[in-house]
Amino acid sequence: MTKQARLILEDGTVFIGTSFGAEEESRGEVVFNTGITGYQEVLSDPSYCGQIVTMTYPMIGNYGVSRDDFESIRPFVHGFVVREHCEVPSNWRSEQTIASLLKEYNIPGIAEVDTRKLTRIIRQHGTLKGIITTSDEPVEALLEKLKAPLMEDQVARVSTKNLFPVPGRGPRIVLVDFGAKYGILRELTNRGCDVIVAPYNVTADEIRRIRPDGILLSNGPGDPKSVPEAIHMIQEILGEYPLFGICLGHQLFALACGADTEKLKFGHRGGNHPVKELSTGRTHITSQNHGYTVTADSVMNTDLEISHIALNDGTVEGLTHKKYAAFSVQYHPEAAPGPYDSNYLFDHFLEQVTTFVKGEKAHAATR
Ligand SMILES: NC(=O)CC[C@H](N)C(=O)O
Repeated sequence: MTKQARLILEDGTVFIGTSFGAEEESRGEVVFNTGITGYQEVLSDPSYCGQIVTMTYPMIGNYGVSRDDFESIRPFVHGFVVREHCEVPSNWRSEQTIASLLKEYNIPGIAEVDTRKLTRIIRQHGTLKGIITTSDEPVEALLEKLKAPLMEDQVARVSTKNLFPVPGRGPRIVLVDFGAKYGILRELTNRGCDVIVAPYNVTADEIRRIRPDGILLSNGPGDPKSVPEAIHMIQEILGEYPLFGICLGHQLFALACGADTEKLKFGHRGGNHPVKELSTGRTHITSQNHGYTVTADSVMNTDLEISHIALNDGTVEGLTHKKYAAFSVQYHPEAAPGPYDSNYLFDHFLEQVTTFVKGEKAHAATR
């Protein structure tokens, strides 16, 4: 027996659908992702913590869920909205359905929603708060619940609590974990790096003690301005080691260098966002998931240079520091899910790291 579920938006719109996953009530910011595949990576990307995600592709779950496709230890979305969810996946790698996965983690799903209508509302009004429920509570009472502020400490919730190593014999990289996807870790370990994963509030001194050869600032959920300790740490350590920022890491790098960030109307979430690299004029198709952006005008009076822009709306997609080996991108070069066009950025970072290591050795030899 399928149970009825409702999705209520803060503007009063009510979507009636069927419940799948957990029969829980959950609030969150309602966002849409345009990926045709990659739902498992979306569900487990910690950057979605606090958000109710709707997939614009009309059938989700066809290839099931596999142990090997998670992007973190567990799903982090606060709710999942689909047109149709597949109850009988067809894939030899599949171990369970999305419904059973969501149930395991107490996350509600709602199916049979007109996701085109929902997406149009979000595109017209901008991102809205929403609530998924299987209760019969009147809409007014649910709208009242939506007035309370949403979670703001997502980064502290999803980040590791302690430092831990992922040993390798290559350059030592401190990966500051604001909610890092496994894909980033995979790209580093594939290149032989000796990775030390650090909590979001690691201090500059703690990083120095690790004697790294480079720093990678990860992706993560929420507003970059809600992580002031990280901005402070970056300001202190900037210029000492090569630095690469991805998504939230890019926004924090920008804030640390004196630029500003703002919220986009409805964000960029999907696997086919065209981005132009200004130095070559090349266009890369990128994987994206962000609601905030670096304000282009604010870059002007800083030591940063805009390196990439989004072709859909002209917003900032990449930054390079004019004096130091430090750069960042708003999109996801680790893909997972999405195209690998931008994978070369990890090689670029490692080149900077190698140059740094050589310089350090030369310096030591003269001491
Ligand atoms: N994937 C990310 O790192 C997202 C960054 C930030 N939370 C945003 O929404 O813009």
